[in-house]
Amino acid sequence: MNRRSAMDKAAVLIEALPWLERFHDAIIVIKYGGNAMTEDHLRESFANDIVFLRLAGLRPVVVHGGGPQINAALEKFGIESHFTAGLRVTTPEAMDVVRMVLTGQVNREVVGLINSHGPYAVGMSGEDAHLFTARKLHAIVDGEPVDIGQVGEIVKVDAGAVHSLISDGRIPVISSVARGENGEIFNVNADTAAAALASELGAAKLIVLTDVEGLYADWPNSDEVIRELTAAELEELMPGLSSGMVPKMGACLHAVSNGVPQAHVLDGRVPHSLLLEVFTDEGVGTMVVPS
Ligand SMILES: Nc1ncnc2c1ncn2[C@@H]1O[C@H](COP(=O)(O)OP(=O)(O)O)[C@@H](O)[C@H]1O
Ligand SMILES: CC(=O)N[C@@H](CCC(=O)OP(=O)(O)O)C(=O)O
Repeated sequence: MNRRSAMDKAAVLIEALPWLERFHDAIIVIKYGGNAMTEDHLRESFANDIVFLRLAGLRPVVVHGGGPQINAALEKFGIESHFTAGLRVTTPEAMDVVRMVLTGQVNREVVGLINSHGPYAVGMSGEDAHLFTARKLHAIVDGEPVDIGQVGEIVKVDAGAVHSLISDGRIPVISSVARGENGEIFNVNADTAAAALASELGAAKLIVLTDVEGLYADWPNSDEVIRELTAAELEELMPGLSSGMVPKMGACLHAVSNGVPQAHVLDGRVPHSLLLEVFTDEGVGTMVVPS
């Protein structure tokens, strides 16, 4: 290695020092979106990053989605599916598939990816140990409530089992299926679930990995990314947002309004965007902070 490239490498490492100090022991909730897990090399770099965070002394908790994977399974079973305000209209037969794919397939895959590095990840469903209790959610369209089936909003988080896993040095990997007070099963958007958990755990950050660079100011007309905004600024933008960005930015708003100091939307298609966000001075994507 020549002297110049050695200095460059050392500079990258040393830039991480203040962030390693600041986030030592901090809980970071990472929402891993289904769109960010479609390619093998990205899945591997995600697993590397999560294990890196853990070995660097942080305490990562993963909440995963699986929208595209659910779409593929529903199609295979010949079940129609559509979204209203970014949420899947969930019939009882679609709910069976959602649960099977999220908890039985995607959760297992994410756990397996991380555990290729060692016995870190333990999979859980939001149903386990009363982690998420939900109630029926109506989507709001043009100011009016619309019935979207078995979609839930989280009303209670019991993070006891998650705390136990973290204390044991494990990395909890959680699917966003929840139970109702009377044992019903609900499909909860994974961004929403991650935000509720981040608030309950007192996380230092919520990081949402998706398939865009961040929140575009004027989507789909321009790709100018909003780098930073306050909760109040985001609240003003919320009514103009569409599709998947509605629950995603709503989740960031919920997190920073409930004790999480920073929420980030990052491009999961960029390898190691997670490490760049946590350990570099500039950060990447869109950051939401309290007002
Ligand atoms: N203002 C916006 N900025 C960025 N993306 C937007 C915006 N409005 C809508 N979108 C759409 O939201 C999508 C991300 O949401 P979603 O598909 O639910 O992702 P994930 O599976 O990661 O949760 C983007 O791929 C983009 O098509
Ligand atoms: C109610 C609702 O929409 N639930 C989502 C749950 C999975 C999810 O959120 O996956 P992504 O993060 O990959 O979008 C769904 O059924 O697709």
